[in-house]
Amino acid sequence: MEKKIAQVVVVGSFMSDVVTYVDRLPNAGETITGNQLVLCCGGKGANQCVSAARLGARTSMIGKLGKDSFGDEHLQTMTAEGVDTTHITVTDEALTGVGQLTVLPNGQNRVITVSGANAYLTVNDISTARTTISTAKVLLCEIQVEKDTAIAALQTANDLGVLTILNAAPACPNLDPAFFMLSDIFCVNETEAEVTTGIQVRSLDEAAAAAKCLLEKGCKNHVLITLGAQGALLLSRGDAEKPVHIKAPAVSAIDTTGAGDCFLGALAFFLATRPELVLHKAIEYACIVASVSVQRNGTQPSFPHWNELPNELFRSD
Ligand SMILES: Nc1ncnc2c1ncn2[C@@H]1O[C@H](COP(=O)(O)OP(=O)(O)OP(=O)(O)O)[C@@H](O)[C@H]1O
Repeated sequence: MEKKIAQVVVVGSFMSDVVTYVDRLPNAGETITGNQLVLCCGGKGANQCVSAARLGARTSMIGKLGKDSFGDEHLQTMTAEGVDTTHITVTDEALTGVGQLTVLPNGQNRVITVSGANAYLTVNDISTARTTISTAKVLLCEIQVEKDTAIAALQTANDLGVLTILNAAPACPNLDPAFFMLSDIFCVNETEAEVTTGIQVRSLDEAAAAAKCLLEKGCKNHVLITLGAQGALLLSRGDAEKPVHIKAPAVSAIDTTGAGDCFLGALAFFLATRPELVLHKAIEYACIVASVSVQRNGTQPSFPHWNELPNELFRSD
């Protein structure tokens, strides 16, 4: 099978996850000894980019790193994944973004994130990458970077006629209306849908109600709500009464961390490389890719490569 070539541009975050496994949390002023330390590359943008790249997309990342060993590691990882790193730049102003996780034996965790260098990705960085964006089929963006930067990225893609996917995550209650208007596909998970709309999302009917609310808030074309093991729900403008439920393959999940990022990178890949696919088919294929990731441990390490997936996902009839 020939590796597919496409162009997906991802605008988003780099985070280095520092994960400490402990028996219990320390009290104020107390020092305890942890059991294990794990360091890994993450960040929604970086994860989504790796997901698309592993499927064979010619992928370019626009992001900001600090001048530190975490930043070096991200750059090496992106290069090893075949991602175009031209628009990954480095700032003196802050260290690479970090997610500090403390995990208890029952799996419960406490997380502190520091945006760090991600906050220094500017509108100017988007202007510099305009030519690269102009060659892309899909621009994928999330909001772990500054609001103005994300809006500039979406606006640039709109001006250039590039399809936009916004992953409106992390959850944000008062989203700038520009995010709705500039995204061709507005994608959130159940929690983010709840926070963005104020509608509880515990069932397909509630997801459909939240999707309808998002269309009413001004979403340009499509609202997509991912539903974990249940797959995803799509509601498209002009078809507002008919939500489409796309089921996820039934699998034995062992670690769902990063499933959403794997799904989004895959969706960008299919939309960029298989223009003949109708949207709900591209979503079905992205669900298949994400279902592979949940059967493996870790975030980026769990994302499948194109040659680990069924041939039909890559065939262009
Ligand atoms: N248990 C599961 N079995 C099969 N597929 C799954 C499972 N969990 C997630 N998926 C797939 O991954 C997609 C994204 O999952 P989910 O809705 O949990 O995203 P998320 O909450 O953003 O994920 P995370 O925050 O853990 O990265 C789903 O639409 C589905 O296709």
